[in-house]
Amino acid sequence: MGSTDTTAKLLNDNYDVDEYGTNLKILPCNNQVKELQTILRDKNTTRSDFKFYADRLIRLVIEESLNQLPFTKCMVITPTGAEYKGLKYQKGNCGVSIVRSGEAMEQGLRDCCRSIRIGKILVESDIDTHEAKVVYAKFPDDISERKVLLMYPIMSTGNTVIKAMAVLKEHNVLEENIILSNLFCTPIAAKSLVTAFPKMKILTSEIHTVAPNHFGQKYFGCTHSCCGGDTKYTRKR
Ligand SMILES: O=P(O)(O)OC[C@H]1O[C@H](OP(=O)(O)OP(=O)(O)O)[C@H](O)[C@@H]1O
Repeated sequence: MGSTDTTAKLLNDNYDVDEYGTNLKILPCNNQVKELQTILRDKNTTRSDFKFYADRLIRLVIEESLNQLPFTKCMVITPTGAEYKGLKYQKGNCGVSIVRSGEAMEQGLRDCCRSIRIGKILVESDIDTHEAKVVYAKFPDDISERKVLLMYPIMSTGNTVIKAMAVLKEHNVLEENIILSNLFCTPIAAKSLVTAFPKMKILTSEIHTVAPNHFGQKYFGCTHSCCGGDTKYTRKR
């Protein structure tokens, strides 16, 4: 086994990819991706660096998520008059971010799809019971006819995303039309999600038993009241 193979094996030691079925895909891991994941997990990373490197990993995940959307064949004429057989996006996509960490992924999507519509869902967990409840949801009117890129970077138990999925289904979005775009996922969350929503596609950068739950606090620079912060995020938008 060459050094590259050894590295890949080490990088993949945290999960058995076959366990989650073919609809869960993991961003191809290379040393650059692993470095980004390492910086984001390091407690000594400054907030400025955290946001910078998070945005880089988000961009990679968004690009690969967009790759899961449908394309149609097309042909263009090059400046020399040659025909070129290529691909183009099918229209009818939108993004939905789960507030608040999911909002960190919006810019990465907009950088790729300039005027894409983006809906929002706010799910809050009860501090005592840990039960997730939906506080706010706003979507494009025709969301049931669109493919939906659901954005949330951290899946610990998976409860937040499961609740958001229920809202999308209440709005008649087909499960097979949803692509979940995620950075870090625990094995428990992965198993819960592929079991609950077998037709949904999931794209993550890593499955690992330790969820970097500091993501939202560090990216946005403010904490929840339950985590020692000063303001609980309850304002409807
Ligand atoms: O998969 P789940 O168990 O539902 O957890 C998902 C995320 O939500 C929580 O963070 P937080 O409440 O800070 O979310 P936010 O950053 O989006 O505000 C938790 O610490 C995870 O990071």
